[in-house]
Amino acid sequence: MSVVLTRVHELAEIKEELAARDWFMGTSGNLAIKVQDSPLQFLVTASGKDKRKKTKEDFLLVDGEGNPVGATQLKPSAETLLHCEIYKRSKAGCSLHVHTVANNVISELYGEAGKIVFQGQELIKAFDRWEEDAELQIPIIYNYAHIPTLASTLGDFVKEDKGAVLIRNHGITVWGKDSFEAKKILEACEFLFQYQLALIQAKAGLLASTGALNN
Ligand SMILES: CSCCC(=O)C(=O)COP(=O)(O)O
Ligand SMILES: [Zn+2]
Repeated sequence: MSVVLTRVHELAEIKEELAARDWFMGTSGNLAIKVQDSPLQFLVTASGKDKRKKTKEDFLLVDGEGNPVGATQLKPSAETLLHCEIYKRSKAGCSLHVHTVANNVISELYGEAGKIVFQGQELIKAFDRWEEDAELQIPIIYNYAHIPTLASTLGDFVKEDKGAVLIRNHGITVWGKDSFEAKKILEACEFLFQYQLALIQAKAGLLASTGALNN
């Protein structure tokens, strides 16, 4: 099997798993997987499609500038430049972008601070951080409508071969050395976001009930 076909199957599998989680609401989200370096070529999801649907036209091959390689009717994801930035600045082999309610709410709650910090959470180990007091910082960037600006802003935070960046009131982009690692990081981030929201809610509930008891 050709490398392209192998990667198509790999990305299709990830797409199916993320669809099962309902992480592609309203046609949102885009996925990419590297096929080769020098010259850079990667597969990316076609723009504007319902990514929950499995079709023969889900992915297309693009170059380092995000332009289609070869003739195609398909349009690369509107956010292809973000994936370009990741592959240019790291050795990542796969990058994933999804919009979820949890990642959007977290990005808004912590948007002014420009980051959310986690410590003392087991799932930080998904980032290969094994120290007991490991601190995980996830940057939160402004959601520029101008995609080249959004891409270069994200690029400033691509400092390792795996990572995650939240785009305020938009979604999360993660990357890893391969599809397994990128998905692991995405799932770990979403777990941490859901945990943080549940914790805030539980604390508010506790405060309200103790307040009621004192009155
Ligand atoms: C309706 S979602 C708005 C665009 C977006 O943020 C996204 O993730 C999907 O865009 P694409 O061009 O990759 O379909
Ligand atoms: Zn998006």
